[in-house]
Amino acid sequence: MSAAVPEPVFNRAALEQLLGKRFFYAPAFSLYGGVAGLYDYGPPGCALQANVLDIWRKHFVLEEDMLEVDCSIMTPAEVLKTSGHVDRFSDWMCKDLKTGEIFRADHLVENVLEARLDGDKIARNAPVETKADKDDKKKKKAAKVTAVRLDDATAQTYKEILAQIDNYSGPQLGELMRTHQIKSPETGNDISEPVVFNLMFASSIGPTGQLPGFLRPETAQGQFLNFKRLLEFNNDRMPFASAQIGRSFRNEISPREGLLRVREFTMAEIEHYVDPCKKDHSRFNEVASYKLSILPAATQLQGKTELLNISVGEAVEKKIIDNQTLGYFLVRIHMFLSKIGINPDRIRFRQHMSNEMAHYACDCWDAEIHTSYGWKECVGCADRSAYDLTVHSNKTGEKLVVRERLPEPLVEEKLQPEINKKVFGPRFKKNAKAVEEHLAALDESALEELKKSHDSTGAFAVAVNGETFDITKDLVSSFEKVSITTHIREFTPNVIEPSFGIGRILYCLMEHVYWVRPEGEQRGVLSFPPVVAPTKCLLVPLSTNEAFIPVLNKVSAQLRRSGVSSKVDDSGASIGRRYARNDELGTPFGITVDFQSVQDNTITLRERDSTKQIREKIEVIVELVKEMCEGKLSWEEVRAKYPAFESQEINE
Ligand SMILES: Nc1ncnc2c1ncn2[C@@H]1O[C@H](COP(=O)(O)OP(=O)(O)OP(=O)(O)O)[C@@H](O)[C@H]1O
Repeated sequence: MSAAVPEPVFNRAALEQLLGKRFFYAPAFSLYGGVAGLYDYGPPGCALQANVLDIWRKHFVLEEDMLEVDCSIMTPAEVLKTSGHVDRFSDWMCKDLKTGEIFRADHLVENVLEARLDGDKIARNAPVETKADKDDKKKKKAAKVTAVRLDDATAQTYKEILAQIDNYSGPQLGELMRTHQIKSPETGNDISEPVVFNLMFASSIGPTGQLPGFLRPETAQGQFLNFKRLLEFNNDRMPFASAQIGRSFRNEISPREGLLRVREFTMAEIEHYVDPCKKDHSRFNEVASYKLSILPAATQLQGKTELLNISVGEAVEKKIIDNQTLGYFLVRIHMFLSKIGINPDRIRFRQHMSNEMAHYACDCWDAEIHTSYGWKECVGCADRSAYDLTVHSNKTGEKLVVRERLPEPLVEEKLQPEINKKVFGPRFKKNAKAVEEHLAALDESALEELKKSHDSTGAFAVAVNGETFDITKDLVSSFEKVSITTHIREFTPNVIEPSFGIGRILYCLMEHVYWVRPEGEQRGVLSFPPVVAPTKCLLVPLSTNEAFIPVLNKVSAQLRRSGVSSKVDDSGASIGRRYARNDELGTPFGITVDFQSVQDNTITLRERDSTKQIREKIEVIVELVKEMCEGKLSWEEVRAKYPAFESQEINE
């Protein structure tokens, strides 16, 4: 039996150093001291993002025939007032009462309780679960891990609070702080009551400053406001989806954890419009047997975090996941994340608890990815019901509905108030039309109520635009049952919204593909799948000998023609060192040009993870690299077909 190999401890500091050194990303404005939560991407970061977005477009927009839009970022305040963001897009903030240091209230409670549980484990000599968290000096500083033993009941209470930390309101968080003596971690000072803090960046549009606006906090609103045009563009066919990739802005209370919580970030969002009575999905059978690890709200409310591994078909059947469309998208999200290189075993779907749900959502599942910071939400998948279209329609008076011809006309018996127009108009003057429309829009049960009052007292009252109108028998003489035939069904669609934070996904990906080659100088490697790797191929001449230049140019040109990005490294460094540099950039393939290449038109191809090589004609190698970069062929398949070639000179 072989001895168990200890799992290498993930070294976040080393990864961050690598990402900074190779300029994947860096703090923005650092020459001026930098601003928390703002980052710039360098060349490999940009290329990686572009490749991930390209896959996103193919996986969602192309595969599902979505309608892509690119809407304005600057948004008039009125729009975001209507959508509810001005009043409710906020987090709870509290302050150290002496130093004025600011905390996000839920994060403070979470960090302090987690640190106490870690301290308890240390005191009991039990292993602390997340090694990386222990290594996180910032967190230690923020929440002081000290080895203090807790009694069992307290430890259990803390675990239960943490399992539903996202479910507390501000006053509840304040209560938790008092009950559990939560102080400012650095100073031990008292903390203020949590107050609400709106996360949007306010601005004003135009030189007068009279039109207030905000930088959008999500890309969704632009899509909703174009609903009518999009439906028409889609020839009035339902269901359909719009999609948008673009920047969003949130003035986060305390941005931390690098790219995971920033103040400006790229989102990729889908708004899938469905008939509220038909939330089935035509392609659900393709994914029904696909298994997901899920954490339902009910489990969290019991203070537990055990995952349920279940096929999406069964989860929908048991109503754990509300409907087929939501289930379908959860699977598609899982497939996308796996395709770009996220470890599928480190993805879970967590259902929101009722308090946690955004103001517009009626069911929501987050795709969370496991990182050294713990589980992090990277994709939110919410059922926004008819919320957004309804509020924008009410505000603007524009109908944002689908009109569907019924297969059979619908004949219904309906109550109808008999209005005496001759009296109605002169009595209510400018309000007459609004009152009449109000009566016409009432449903059957509301009309029944009015009829009861009319029958017994001879009058009834209605409230329209904040004013009450008494309607007496001279205005409405009676309520009669009439038969109404409808040919058209009109409804406001519901919206299922998968919403991706691209920066968070990129960071998780970089953690998942990072490892250190145990041999030699223990260099870092980023094992990006070829499809997403920033650069696909490194070209290295054996030396600076001029004889290699024509072959190099030929290979470069052929790779370019095949759409494969490549880079020549003709520095004087050893081949091994040049490859190591590119391992850090995640370049999956390396081509070496040597003296034999000059003679027989063959080159060697080295694969990054195995460091194994094959030798073949230039044309063959270029075609193989192209196919591997397109995800059509794997290195294992290539290796099975071509014998390995190990040259003395280019061994690393
Ligand atoms: N401050 C941020 N920095 C980076 N990405 C973010 C940030 N806020 C949200 N996102 C990304 O946008 C996606 C959709 O946004 P959503 O409004 O659902 O996030 P959220 O629930 O507000 O996130 P959180 O609870 O972490 O603040 C998230 O899944 C995440 O990937």
